[in-house]
Amino acid sequence: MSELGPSPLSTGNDQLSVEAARAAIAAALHPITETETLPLTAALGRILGADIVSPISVPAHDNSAMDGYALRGSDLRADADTVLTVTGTVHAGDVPDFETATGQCVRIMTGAVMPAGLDTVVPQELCRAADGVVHIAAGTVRPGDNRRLQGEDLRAGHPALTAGQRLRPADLGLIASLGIGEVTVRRRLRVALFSTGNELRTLGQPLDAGCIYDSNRYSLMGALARLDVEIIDLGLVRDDPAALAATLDEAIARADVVLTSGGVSVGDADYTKDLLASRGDVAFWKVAMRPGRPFAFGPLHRGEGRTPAWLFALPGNPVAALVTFYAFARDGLLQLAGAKPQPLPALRARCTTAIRKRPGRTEFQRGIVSPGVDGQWEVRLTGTQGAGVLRSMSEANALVVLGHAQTSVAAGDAVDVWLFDGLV
Ligand SMILES: Nc1nc2c(c(=O)[nH]1)N[C@H]1C(S)=C(S)[C@@H](COP(=O)(O)OP(=O)(O)OC[C@H]3O[C@@H](n4cnc5c(N)ncnc54)[C@H](O)[C@@H]3O)O[C@H]1N2
Ligand code: MOO
Ligand SMILES: [Mg+2]
Repeated sequence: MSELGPSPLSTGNDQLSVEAARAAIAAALHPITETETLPLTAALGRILGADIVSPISVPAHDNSAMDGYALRGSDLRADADTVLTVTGTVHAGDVPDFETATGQCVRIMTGAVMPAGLDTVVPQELCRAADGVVHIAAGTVRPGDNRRLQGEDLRAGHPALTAGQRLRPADLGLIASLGIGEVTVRRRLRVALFSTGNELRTLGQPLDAGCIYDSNRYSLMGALARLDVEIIDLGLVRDDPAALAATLDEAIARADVVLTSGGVSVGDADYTKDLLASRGDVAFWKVAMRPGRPFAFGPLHRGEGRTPAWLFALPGNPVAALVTFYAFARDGLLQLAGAKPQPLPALRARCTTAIRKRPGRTEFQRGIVSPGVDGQWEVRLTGTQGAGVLRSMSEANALVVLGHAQTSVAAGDAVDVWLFDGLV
């Protein structure tokens, strides 16, 4: 512990459950509040910064859902053909200004405004029309059929979308349907990212003896890109206090979040701990999970009046780095960005493999989810599950999540899985 004393997030030496770690992170974070205004065409994937209240009703008027004939529901006969005289035509975009009497109907196109007094549309292929007269067999339509009511999609003054929603294609269409061309979105969260370790080499460098290529920065940049944050790539930092301090200070100055991998375990992390302790209230946790046991989190201060930058220091092992990103950092970043929770889609699947497991920690195994022969979801593990075996993660489309209290799983048992993409 540094002279600054224990972090308020510190839990001593006890192992922390995954749930407790997630709860501590969620309780500490406050969303950024800055917003910007964007044209709708630039807003896909951004997080809505304010509710959108509909200025108009959608549809703006009662209209026909079919090409056919508009009529009065009360003219329909239950016992015999209904015979009506055609007295006019309405196309989409027309404003019908004529009256229709009982016994009359009008030719109408899909999307055209319903003439006053008419409330039902018979599709043209369900009736017989000749010489200005339409015959409709009994039971073909009921009063009110094939008519879209004013405001049935949205009523003027009602909320169309609420703040925190990540804008998807349908949302852009919905906003456009209200005549709104600009939206207020949260500014993008800025995330500074670097890898630590003397053994790491960057792409394009020769692989010296004893060295490995830095892969975490690339998997994490991919995971960050999915969250639509601004990535500040600070590259590689050697295990050297001065270099680490310089990069950390640049990250703190420029970003809302500092995301690192490596150097959080017991090995040579002491100077890291001192460095971080002098800049904030970072807690080093031992989370009861596999992989991903060592993990550090907390605020890094930026001086009076400024919100802190938040450190998520992930373990260096490549699978552990990604698993802890999904288990802790992803939700934390979404919360900071002002987004509504977007948990990875979860489902129960039958595990084809037996898994040995003791209670007291959460395990994340890598698996492939697919439909079984009986149509139920099935998951099989992707081979060697070591914390450094990135291929098992690359082949997987899901994490098998074996909860804290779970004991061994027999082949055929149902297990929880988190899907990486929401697409199997
Ligand atoms: N005596 C103990 N040793 C270890 C413990 C422990 O509790 N007691 N925990 C183990 C666990 S679990 C993990 S995970 C690692 C985490 O260590 P660090 O976060 O300090 O990470 P490093 O030691 O720097 O690296 C671990 C491993 O990952 C490789 N690595 C690191 N960064 C990258 C990168 N950007 N790209 C690819 N690979 C990377 C690194 O070379 C090491 O092999 O500690 C265990 N030890
Ligand atoms: O649990 Mo560590 O995080 O093995 O890789
Ligand atoms: Mg290291």
